[in-house]
Amino acid sequence: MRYAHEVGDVRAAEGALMARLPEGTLMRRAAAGLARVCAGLLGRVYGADVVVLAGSGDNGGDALYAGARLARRGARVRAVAAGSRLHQEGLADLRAAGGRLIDLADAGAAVAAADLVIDGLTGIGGSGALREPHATLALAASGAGGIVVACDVPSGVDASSGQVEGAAVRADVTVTFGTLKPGLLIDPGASYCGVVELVDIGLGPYLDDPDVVSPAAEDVRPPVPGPESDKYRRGVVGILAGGEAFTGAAVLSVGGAVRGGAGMVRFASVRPAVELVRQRWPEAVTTVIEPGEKALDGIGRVQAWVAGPGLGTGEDAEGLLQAVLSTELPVLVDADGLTVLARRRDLLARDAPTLLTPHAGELARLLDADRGEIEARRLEFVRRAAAELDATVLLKGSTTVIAEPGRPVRVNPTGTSWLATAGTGDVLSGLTGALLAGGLSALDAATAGAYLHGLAARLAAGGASPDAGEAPIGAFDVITALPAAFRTLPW
Ligand SMILES: NC(=O)C1=CN([C@@H]2O[C@H](COP(=O)(O)OP(=O)(O)OC[C@H]3O[C@@H](n4cnc5c(N)ncnc54)[C@H](O)[C@@H]3O)[C@@H](O)[C@H]2O)[C@@H](O)CC1
Ligand SMILES: Nc1ncnc2c1ncn2[C@@H]1O[C@H](COP(=O)(O)OP(=O)(O)O)[C@@H](O)[C@H]1O
Ligand SMILES: [K+]
Repeated sequence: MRYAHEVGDVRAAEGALMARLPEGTLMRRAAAGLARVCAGLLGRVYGADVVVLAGSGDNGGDALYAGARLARRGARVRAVAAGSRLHQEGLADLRAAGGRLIDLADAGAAVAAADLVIDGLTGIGGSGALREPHATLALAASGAGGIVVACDVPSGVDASSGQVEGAAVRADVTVTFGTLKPGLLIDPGASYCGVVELVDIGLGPYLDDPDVVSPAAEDVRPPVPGPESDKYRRGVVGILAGGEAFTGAAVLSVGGAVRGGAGMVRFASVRPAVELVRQRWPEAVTTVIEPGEKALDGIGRVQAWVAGPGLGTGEDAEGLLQAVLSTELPVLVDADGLTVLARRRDLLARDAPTLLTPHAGELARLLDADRGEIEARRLEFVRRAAAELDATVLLKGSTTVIAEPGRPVRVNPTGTSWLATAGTGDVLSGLTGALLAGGLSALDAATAGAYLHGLAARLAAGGASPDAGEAPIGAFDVITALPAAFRTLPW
């Protein structure tokens, strides 16, 4: 598990630690770590051309001290001051090491020619869109030919949320101090970071519980069948999906569940969807729902339900969704089911676990919010959704985030933008439903489902050989790659 803390927590921990250390110790530790990473990236420091972009805060101080360290190892280091003030001790150290300050007017040419640019414009103290001259410098750094290393956070990225309101530095590497910040893990901010390197400055014992966590393979624990297992004990997942109009969603959701480790998949829908599912997934046990039917009698026992993909949003769909949500079983609601919930939030008043898996558009309808704002501030909105809807919420998209009231938000580390294709969400619903039926909590099923789904997509897009390039994929390719994704887990 990787941990991230918001700015307030970082500052509190820093305050507590600084009170016990001689002044300047933390900044020296940060600068030493930053310089070490820069030296590693350069390979040969002696003679390298380094430009430091320094803002007026401590982020600029870190960058200037790091520049001084590189200058002492023979690099040609030039610094550009953004704004009227500079960290005076940092600047003095750089000058003492042979580095120098250049005019803002010369910054563009210097950045373009540099082997390495250190972005020390703003760190955790940055707020709102970058002002000038920071914004122009950030754009220059983003277009630089050399390596761009962001100090703590790429300037222009909000450290706590990942929001980017204007220009921001596109870094190859971000060297962050003490703990990760949520904005380094969540898009759009995450996409500006490049590789994130964490430098230990001794903050650990002073940090509270994390605000955000990102699971690793060993944190993903799907249920494993044992000698005593049979299909019922492994978990039966019920899938209510597909309608007269959309039958493909049902096939994809059932496929996700079959390959997700369900002991049995019970599929219920109108006749055309049932016929299609039977052809593609003979493993599934199917039940035809006649038009107008609103009860789920005679389907047999299940341990969890998936409801919604391709279901439609009319009266029949609403009645069936109500039937599922009135059980005392865990229920995952996706797609059309979420559209129905947007007008029937009362259906969420239940005691059993509910897992909602919206994309930003569906969440916008559920919260009566703006889709663009949700995509810009995923962390805030997924938390709000979990609190307001009193459910576990998995928000899909470029970064998938999962929230449950009172728990740190989980950020999925796998995935690829090749997933942005119709039907992949249906696969996720079935896969995650199988994990729920297998006994995982809603939070753990969502975590494992998103992880395996994103990994399967990467494997499908990347092909068998690590040297092969990527290719577009369809939703079925994700299903096909699920066994390979499971095999990567250290079970
Ligand atoms: N808090 C910690 O635990 C530690 C912090 N350190 C460094 O200190 C940094 C935080 O330093 P500060 O609190 O001085 O804050 P920053 O240096 O991140 O930013 C503050 C400065 O940026 C300017 N600024 C803010 N938003 C701006 C915008 N949108 N456009 C243009 N200028 C803007 C402010 O006017 C101020 O001058 C960290 O990111 C890190 O690099 C490290 O030295 C070590 C430990
Ligand atoms: N830009 C992106 N980068 C990575 N993953 C994405 C991106 N856009 C969408 N996804 C993923 O693709 C899937 C799409 O699901 P969804 O929007 O429900 O599509 P559908 O309803 O067509 O199945 C989700 O798992 C989502 O997280
Ligand atoms: K920075």
